[in-house]
Amino acid sequence: MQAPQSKKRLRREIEEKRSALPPEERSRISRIICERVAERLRESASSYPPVVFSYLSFGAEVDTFPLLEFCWRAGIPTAAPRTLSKTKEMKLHLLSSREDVQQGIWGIPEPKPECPELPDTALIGWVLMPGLAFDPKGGRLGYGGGYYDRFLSEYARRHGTLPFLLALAFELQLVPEVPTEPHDIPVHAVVTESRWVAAGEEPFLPGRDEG
Ligand SMILES: Nc1nc2c(c(=O)[nH]1)N(C=O)[C@@H](CNc1ccc(C(=O)N[C@@H](CCC(=O)O)C(=O)O)cc1)CN2
Ligand SMILES: Nc1ncnc2c1ncn2[C@@H]1O[C@H](COP(=O)(O)OP(=O)(O)OP(=O)(O)O)[C@@H](O)[C@H]1O
Repeated sequence: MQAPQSKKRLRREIEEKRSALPPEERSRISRIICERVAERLRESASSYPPVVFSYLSFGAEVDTFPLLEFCWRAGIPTAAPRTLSKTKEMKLHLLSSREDVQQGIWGIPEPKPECPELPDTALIGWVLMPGLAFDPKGGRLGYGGGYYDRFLSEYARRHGTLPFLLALAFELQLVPEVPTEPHDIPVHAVVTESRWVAAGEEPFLPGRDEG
């Protein structure tokens, strides 16, 4: 089967399963996942550039707000995307509280336009990635806009490396193999309610720990 066709089918299948989790269960599990990420951020804050770029969850996605709240309390800078549908780009803005969030296109929460733009993407150390399905090699299936692949290929072109790409997923979103295409950029790890799946090499950032 052609990748685009099998991607479509898998998207539908996982979206259905994810939506079938009762909302209370989704928030309970999301809090567990966010707690795990927070722990990791605490441990390795000095190893990466400071900004955490997180998606702002909508629908049945793993809820990222508990983690954002953690970052805001801990003074960790956070950025989130505004989606430019015409050019299929994401523009990043700094967020410092819930007050900075509004409802955007397709019901996806986004930073209010008056939030300062992230001045330089080199400040991003972590990207908390959304998606529908993931596999043990870091293969990722999104909604099909190519927003993250486009953003990350530009990042890599500009900075010659990638930030740490961490996907947040319910266990039911892990599948043996996600159909991929050459432009798909794999994530470095997937965190679920029950495990960390280390998929690929974490980016090596020379000198980050030595100063
Ligand atoms: N929380 C979150 N934010 C995110 C993403 C995500 O997956 N999760 N995205 C990850 O990439 C980007 C938005 N991605 C999207 C990709 C495709 C469509 C989409 O299918 N739009 C249809 C219309 C949808 C409808 O009205 O039902 C279209 O373009 O025709 C929407 C959003 C950026 N922000
Ligand atoms: N680096 C890129 N430059 C230009 N176009 C790209 C790039 N990456 C992906 N695309 C285009 O985006 C479209 C969607 O890609 P894909 O199906 O992999 O999206 P996705 O990873 O599921 O979505 P998202 O990243 O938005 O969650 C494809 O048609 C692809 O050609």
